[in-house]
Amino acid sequence: MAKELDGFHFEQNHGKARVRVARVWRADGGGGDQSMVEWSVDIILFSDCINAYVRDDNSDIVATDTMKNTVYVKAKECSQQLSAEEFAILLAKHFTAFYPQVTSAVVKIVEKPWERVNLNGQPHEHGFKLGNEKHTTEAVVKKSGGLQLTSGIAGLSVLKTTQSGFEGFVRDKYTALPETRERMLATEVTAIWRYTYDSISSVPQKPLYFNERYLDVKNVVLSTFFGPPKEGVYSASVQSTLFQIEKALLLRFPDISSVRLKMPNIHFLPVNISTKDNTIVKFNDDVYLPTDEPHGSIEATLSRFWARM
Ligand SMILES: O=c1[nH]c(=O)c2[nH]c(=O)[nH]c2[nH]1
Repeated sequence: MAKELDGFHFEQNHGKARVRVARVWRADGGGGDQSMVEWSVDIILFSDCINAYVRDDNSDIVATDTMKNTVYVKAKECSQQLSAEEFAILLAKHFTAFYPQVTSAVVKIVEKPWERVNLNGQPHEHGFKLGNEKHTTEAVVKKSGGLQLTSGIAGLSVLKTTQSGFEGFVRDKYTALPETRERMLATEVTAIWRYTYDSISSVPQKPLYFNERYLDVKNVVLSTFFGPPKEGVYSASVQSTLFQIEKALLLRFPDISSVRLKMPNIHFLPVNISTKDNTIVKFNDDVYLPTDEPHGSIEATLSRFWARM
């Protein structure tokens, strides 16, 4: 929240970060399928509480400890399983509706990737194991009911052993990289997409709608990155593959208005070892040195004309 203060411009907000909560939903009577989520919740409130900064008067402050408690109260009240997006909206709406001085609230959630275990092809009723990539979301809610909603995937590590190359780039006296049509391609995808829903009342009411969307988006990312199982699809650069993913997402999902992708180029370097007299290992698209750093950093946002991330 911004204000003129003693001839200066002042902006402030406060909140609670990394409130961890797990919620279990048990079928009636406790038998049968049980489901669970584990969330790390960040809350930021924009509220009129200037007096706390300038007059040692805390009477307008919603304590961050109260924000933390609210996460547990609201989790308790959710008797049906819901998506991280729905919980973020519900919490943010609560803070703006319940406190007169709160004008807007931001709630971010990172969901831990607990997945139901399959044993001998059978889904376990109450057994979960930790997967890899994470479902993230951020809801910004105004007192008026105005909404900005984004969701994301973090840490989706993917690699293909062929169907990737990099040619025709700038060559100058600093350039050593050979051109190639055969290399490994590895990245850790971070995707953030914005939904078109601009008010709380316009959000789809279908249960777990956003979980379904998350899985659909992940599917489009994977199928565009890899191509069909047998022949795959050639990637001329990380940039080209990144753009194809973003375009596929906007063409497929009308309720997504923009997509940001980060796709670091995680290099697998050809191994060649030789002495001045003989060759010990000669690279033949077979032995690579995996690396974490340095890595290429490639990032882009694609938006519909009327929407900006
Ligand atoms: O797909 C790539 N994009 C680049 O911008 C780049 N730069 C580089 O050295 N290798 C690659 N690969």
